[in-house]
Amino acid sequence: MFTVFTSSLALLLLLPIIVIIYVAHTFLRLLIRQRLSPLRTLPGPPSPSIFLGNLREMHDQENNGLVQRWSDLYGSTFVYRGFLNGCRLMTTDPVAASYVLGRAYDFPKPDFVRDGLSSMIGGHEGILVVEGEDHRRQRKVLTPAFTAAHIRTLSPVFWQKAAELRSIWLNLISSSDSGTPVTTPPDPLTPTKTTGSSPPSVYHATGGHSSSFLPNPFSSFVSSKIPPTVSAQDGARIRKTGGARQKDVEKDVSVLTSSSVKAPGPRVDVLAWFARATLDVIGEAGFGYTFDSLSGGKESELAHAFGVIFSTARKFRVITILQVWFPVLRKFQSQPTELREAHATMHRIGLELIEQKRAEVLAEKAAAAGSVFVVGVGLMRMVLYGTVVRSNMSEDPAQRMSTNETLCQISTFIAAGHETTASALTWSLYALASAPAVQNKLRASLQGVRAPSFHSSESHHTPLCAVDDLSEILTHPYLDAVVREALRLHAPVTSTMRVAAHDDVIPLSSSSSSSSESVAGPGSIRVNKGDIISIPISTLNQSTEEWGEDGRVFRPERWLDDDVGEVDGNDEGKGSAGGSGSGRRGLREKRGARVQGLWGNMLTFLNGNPVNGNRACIGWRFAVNEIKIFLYVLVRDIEFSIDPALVVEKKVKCVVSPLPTIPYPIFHPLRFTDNVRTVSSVVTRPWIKSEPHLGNQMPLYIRHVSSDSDSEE
Ligand code: HEM
Repeated sequence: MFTVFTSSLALLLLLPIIVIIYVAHTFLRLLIRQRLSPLRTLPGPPSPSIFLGNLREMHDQENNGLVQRWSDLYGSTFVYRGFLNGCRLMTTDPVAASYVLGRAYDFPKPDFVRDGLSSMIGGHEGILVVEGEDHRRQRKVLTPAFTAAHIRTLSPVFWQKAAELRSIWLNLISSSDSGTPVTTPPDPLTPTKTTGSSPPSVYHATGGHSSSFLPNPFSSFVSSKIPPTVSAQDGARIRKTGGARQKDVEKDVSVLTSSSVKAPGPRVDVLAWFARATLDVIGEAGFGYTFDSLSGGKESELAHAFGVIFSTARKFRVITILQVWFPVLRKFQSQPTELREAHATMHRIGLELIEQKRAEVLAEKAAAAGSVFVVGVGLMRMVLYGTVVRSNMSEDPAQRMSTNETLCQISTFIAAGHETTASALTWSLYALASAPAVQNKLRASLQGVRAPSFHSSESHHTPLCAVDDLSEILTHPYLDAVVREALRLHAPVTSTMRVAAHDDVIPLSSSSSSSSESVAGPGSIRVNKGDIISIPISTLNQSTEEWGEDGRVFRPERWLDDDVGEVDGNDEGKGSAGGSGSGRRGLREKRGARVQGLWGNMLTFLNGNPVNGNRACIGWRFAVNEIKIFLYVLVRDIEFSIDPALVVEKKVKCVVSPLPTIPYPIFHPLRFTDNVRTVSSVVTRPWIKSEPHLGNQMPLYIRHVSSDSDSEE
């Protein structure tokens, strides 16, 4: 008894000493690292805080052009400061970026980034999170589900959901024309608990305060607490009664009042609608699961669980920063009960899906001894799901994924596959609404494309169309140019981060303006194991050095300028980096040539190298085809315009090319409507500076323009 007491006492006395030694050791390690870091001699911005370095100011970087300014001041490769002023490398040098991204296993994702992603996905075993050999195996297993041929078979699902959204919007237009109050179905992605009359959180809308240093890929759902459709009058009323915070904002953004301008049609939050549509698409196309979130008809348990997960934003807490250096603290991270329940629901439904598919695969095997797939749209569209479950059943260790891995892939693909495309579609419409001449030109040329023919299907409300009928849309040159340009200028994932797995020397382009001589000789940067490297995708995508003076201007024609190559709507995959630099050859030589991207010399989908680790977006064909079909279906019949009340009156300095050949007004897309702001935590979403209480949104006016498509369906 006495011995137990004394040993417990000894432990109690020892514990604080152990903690002090652990903390002191970590701090010492950090200080020594900094002292020895080869990065410390690189130029970079001054650090405003000893504890947080530049991290806090970086949280509004999308809106304040911080990285661009730093790059102008300190060259394309510089350091900024993290925790306790630790050096972090930032590079907009295309050669350095290609080197780091092309060696994914030498430059993995930092642990704290992986932790953030896995807490959203509900596990550490999905392809977005795993590293090394596990990643190589998973990527090999999953790649066949993303071939051009397989993705093409999904086109009817994209069409079906796009047509459903088009009908909803046309109904809204006719209801608004006839003066009928517009009603919207409840948003199944917004957890019921957080809806209701309480004012929505403005957490994400406050830009600089939405400071989660861990990625939160799903936070767009946090603030979609109001119905996605608000009338112009409502908008004006909300603006007038938005409370103290709102008034403060209005002081520095002078907006026109809506009442002084006749609205061309109803105002819809396209972001909220696209979030629903793309969730439905990935459910149906990936897993044969019906979320029904567009129609809002059936309450989907899984959609609700995702809503809870998405809405559990990881706010900035000191502990988040500390966890990077004191990994032991991660063990003490508690999850809210609601989040735990949501993960449990995801887990249970995932298991049910696996069991169901297993039974189908076994039945299939029995029926068609060895045949890969029973032909038919129903099963073909579940090729991803089939691939995942088949791998779970495989005897071959190189092909096998455990049940936990399988579950993680399901949530990974649902998450990665819809937030990104919802953001891309939203920004595409915003770009088109901001450039009416481009929108008209696109519409006119799409109206010339033969619409697909349809056949009815017992299992779907909307008739299905034949896959081949959609080929013309997927290879349409101007649509292709618009999508490329929108994805270049408004990359949904604006930056990425890597950590050096060992000491290395990163090459720089010959024209690099960084004074790296003191580090590893001219044209290269030395990094130590553990050094963090940030790659600002958007800054590279918009670089005037890479794209010319009008690099920040939405000008789809740039993709047609040197029209010497074929339009590669579907069959990329050639070249280095798993399809690098596909696109128009002449253009590639002229602009953006040094950036090795997976698609069209931009880093929107990143790049990778199958030998040294390919972490480029596996779903890029899925995304591009989905975006093209949605734009075709929507833009042909609906005109999109920006609420003039959102257009800023503030004069902004635009750096634009005085090219006389551009037939539409040039604008600076990030500053043109200073009132339209972005917030990014992995995926970038818009919010309106004068309407912070409405959270993430992209309000656009919609108007029906006649075409022959009504009669075709
Ligand atoms: C416009 C839409 C999309 C964009 C801009 C996009 C962008 C990206 C980017 C930048 C990455 C790399 C992240 C990093 O390593 O830091 C990535 C990875 C990934 N994406 Fe996408 N994505 C899109 C759509 C999709 C779709 C539709 C799917 C699935 C159906 C998907 C599935 C994935 C997966 C699984 C990964 C991880 C790949 C790996 O680590 O091997 N993405 N995506």
